[in-house]
Amino acid sequence: MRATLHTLEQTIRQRRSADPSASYVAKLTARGRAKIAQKVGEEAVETVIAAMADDRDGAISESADLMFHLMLLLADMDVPFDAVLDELDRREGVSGIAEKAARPAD
Ligand SMILES: N=c1c2ncn([C@@H]3O[C@H](COP(=O)(O)OP(=O)(O)OP(=O)(O)O)[C@@H](O)[C@H]3O)c2ncn1[C@@H]1O[C@H](COP(=O)(O)O)[C@@H](O)[C@H]1O
Repeated sequence: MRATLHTLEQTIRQRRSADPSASYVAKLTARGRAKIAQKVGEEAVETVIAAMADDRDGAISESADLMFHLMLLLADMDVPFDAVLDELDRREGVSGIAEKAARPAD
């Protein structure tokens, strides 16, 4: 799984400075972080809509759009995707219920 995401991350980093008329990555990057973040939100909503319609193919396609745009946003912040994967690895085996119960009270 990391290989696919690493390849995409490298492609995104290379394409950020490409000609915006020939590259979606360059075009969206040129529109700024707020626009990239907006696209992440839109793709997340479209993923939810597909899931609620029990549209399996749609959920796969929208999830790919969501992952792609999230990676674009992280690249814009110069956050390596490995940092996200490392955080997930760190959480491996830690129950979400137990983790939440161990949080300090507000
Ligand atoms: N994985 C993707 C990928 N997934 C989705 N998209 C594009 O993301 C866009 C999202 O579609 P929308 O209809 O939501 O977007 P839109 O209509 O352009 O947006 P709005 O103006 O309506 O906000 C479409 O243009 C899709 O083609 C992607 N574009 C590129 N990639 C990868 O990025 C690489 C570099 O792409 P370029 O930078 O275009 O060369 C490609 O080789 C792929 O590997």
